[in-house]
Amino acid sequence: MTPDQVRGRLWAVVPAAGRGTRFGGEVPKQYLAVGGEPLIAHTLTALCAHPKVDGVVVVLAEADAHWPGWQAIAGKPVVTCVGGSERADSVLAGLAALPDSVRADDFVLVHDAARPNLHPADIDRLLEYGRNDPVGAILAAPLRDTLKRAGDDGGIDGTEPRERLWRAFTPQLFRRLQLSRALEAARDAGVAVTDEAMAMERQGLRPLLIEGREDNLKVTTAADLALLEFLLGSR
Ligand SMILES: Nc1ccn([C@@H]2O[C@H](COP(=O)(O)OP(=O)(O)OP(=O)(O)O)[C@@H](O)[C@H]2O)c(=O)n1
Ligand SMILES: C[C@](O)(CO)[C@H](O)COP(=O)(O)O
Repeated sequence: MTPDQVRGRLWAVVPAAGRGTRFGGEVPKQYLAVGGEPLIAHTLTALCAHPKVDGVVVVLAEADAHWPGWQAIAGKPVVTCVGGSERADSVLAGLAALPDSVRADDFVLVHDAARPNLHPADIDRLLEYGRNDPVGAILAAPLRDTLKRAGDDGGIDGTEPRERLWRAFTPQLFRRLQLSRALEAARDAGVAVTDEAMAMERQGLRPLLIEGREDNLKVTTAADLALLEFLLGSR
């Protein structure tokens, strides 16, 4: 199925081209079995099962031998493309691989493959507020712990003020062309952006923070897997 053979205007781009170096192991973390299926299957199902999502572009590593080859999930088309060395490069590739039905000023959801515990109510809230914003929005949660600055010797160098500090999650919701241009500008400036909102902020824009569930876990290290299994098992 080529991108032009599919229709719909709210698509998701799912960066899934990472190697999972912090997690370790031979199998990239997005393909580890959780609840009897690959971690990425939970992520893609969470997106594709949402009635407002029309399809997903999954961004894979070059020659990804783990990808099961899905062409549809929950009745929604799944298109793949190859990502890049950094997450931002992969997101750019995913934006370019969207079908022509997704217009330049249409919103696109960008969601980490490594965040499978995504709830529909969070997608609802992000879309409700983000699509009415001139820039876009991200799911996030306010910091609830005290922040310490670590010294080289393992001791505390100081305490950081945490008022008005939030943890950024995904999905992040931005317009296709505006996001592509912001990511390209960051790349061309040699600036490594860690999320889509950072690229937009560099353009002087102020995306909305939409408070989402604290359990929107990004699986990063092996310790996260047990928590994910608990979270998915309790849904
Ligand atoms: N070049 C990259 C790097 C990351 N990702 C994706 O971006 C998401 C968040 O990245 P992260 O959790 O850092 O995954 P990895 O890069 O695989 O982890 P690590 O940094 O430990 O290698 C993941 O779904 C990952 O697959 C990607 O598509 N392309
Ligand atoms: C995009 C992100 O999930 C927002 O918190 C995060 O920046 C990804 O970071 P990573 O180091 O690429 O996992």
